[in-house]
Amino acid sequence: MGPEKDCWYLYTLLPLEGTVAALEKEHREASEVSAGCAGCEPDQTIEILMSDLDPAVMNIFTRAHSASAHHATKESGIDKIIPGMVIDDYLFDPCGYSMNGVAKDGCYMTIHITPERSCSYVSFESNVPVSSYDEVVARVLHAFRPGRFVLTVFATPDAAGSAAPRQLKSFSSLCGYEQKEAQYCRFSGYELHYALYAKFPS
Ligand SMILES: C[S@@+](CC[C@H](N)C(=O)[O-])C[C@H]1O[C@@H](n2cnc3c(N)ncnc32)[C@H](O)[C@@H]1O
Repeated sequence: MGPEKDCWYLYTLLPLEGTVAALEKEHREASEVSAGCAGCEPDQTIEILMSDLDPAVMNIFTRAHSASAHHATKESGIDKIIPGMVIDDYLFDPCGYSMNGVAKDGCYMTIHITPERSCSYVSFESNVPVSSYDEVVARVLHAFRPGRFVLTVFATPDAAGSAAPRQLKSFSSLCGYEQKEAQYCRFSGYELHYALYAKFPS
């Protein structure tokens, strides 16, 4: 989905044997979306894939600046994005950062940071069961200040955030960013929204 430079690939798995039967099952499940997805757990996932990041923020994720992964987690505000998570973080040498966070209810957040200026990149992913992603998105953008980002949201019809893909679809701008591209699809009991945002010219 999306233009070539910022495209995002979705891979779905079909059972190996009987592609016709598998495709028919896929179509049946897709048509069950409006009536709910029998036998499926509520499920939702947000991904924010950021590039052209603020060099001052990226500097936090270097050993020259931060004495430990814990310091980088605190200084960047990563610990405040979804409060209450138990965080396992790692600061690479000389730079780079990865973290996984788990909450008591089992939901997760994971962030991976490539701070090198020539190819700066941060990925954020979580299945936190919120009804609106506005606050999470705002906190992530505030922490990392990307020049551009791809946002994807998956949700089943019975998930707390089932309206989130459509809410995001209707945004024309987000925290000082302009929506450059948006796509939406339904498949296998999920709704999926893809959008590409870039900073408004200053
Ligand atoms: C945090 S890792 C994650 C990469 C992964 N492809 C991702 O984004 O999910 C990438 C960053 O860690 C740095 N790094 C340092 N040592 C590394 C190592 N042994 N393995 C992987 N990345 C390392 C890289 O230079 C880069 O800045």
